Amino acid sequence: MNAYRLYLVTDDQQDLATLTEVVSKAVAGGVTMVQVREKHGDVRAFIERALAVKKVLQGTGIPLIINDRVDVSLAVDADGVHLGQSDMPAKIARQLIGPDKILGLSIETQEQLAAADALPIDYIGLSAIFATPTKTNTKHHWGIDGLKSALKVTSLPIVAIGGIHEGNIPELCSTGVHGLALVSAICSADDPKAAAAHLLELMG
Ligand SMILES: Cc1ncc(COP(=O)(O)OP(=O)(O)O)c(N)n1
Ligand SMILES: Cc1nc(C(=O)O)sc1CCOP(=O)(O)O
Ligand SMILES: [Mg+2]
Repeated sequence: MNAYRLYLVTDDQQDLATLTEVVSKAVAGGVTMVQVREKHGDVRAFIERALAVKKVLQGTGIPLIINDRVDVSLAVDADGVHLGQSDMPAKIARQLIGPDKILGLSIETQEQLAAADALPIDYIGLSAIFATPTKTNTKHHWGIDGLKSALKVTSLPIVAIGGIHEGNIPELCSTGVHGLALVSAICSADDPKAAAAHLLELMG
């Protein structure tokens, strides 16, 4: 199974009850990986929310990824961590989490892309494919053509992120991209289960 296929990134604006409800419904709809992303609270709140999501995922086989924080990933014994370019260097993170955990890295430039295959990472989050109101500090928008050329440069699996919705999924999937990561298309949907199932259907 390709765990990167439909990758849910949680919405840090949602309260704990909503967060667990959304993840539970998204799992029922077929998401294949879940990242807990917290950008505002303290580390205790991050751990509490990560543990709550871990409980929802228990027994599903769906990997739990923690955004930014290796310490939180270790604290909750998550399946992996997703690092940005200003987070802990990938080499150090790998030493801390061990060889069996999943390590993802955001790639924002051609230079970073060229260097990615030499890093001890499992996948690339190609940041950002399109502009999105969910994260407004993205540096570069790769677009479909940028995604196509990135897929030729690296042998690592690429997860596309940023501005992905039902309207652009067919074009994204036609590139052969390994996975799609989304926040609002699932977290802000009236019915996250139906939304996830519909997105998977569009992915073919
Ligand atoms: C799958 C995936 N790809 C990219 C990102 C973005 O990470 P980062 O650049 O560190 O930005 P923040 O999400 O931390 O604001 C991601 N989280 N997940
Ligand atoms: C968490 C995140 N990282 C991005 C990046 O480009 O690095 S874009 C993003 C948010 C994606 O939200 P939505 O699916 O609502 O567009
Ligand atoms: Mg980050």
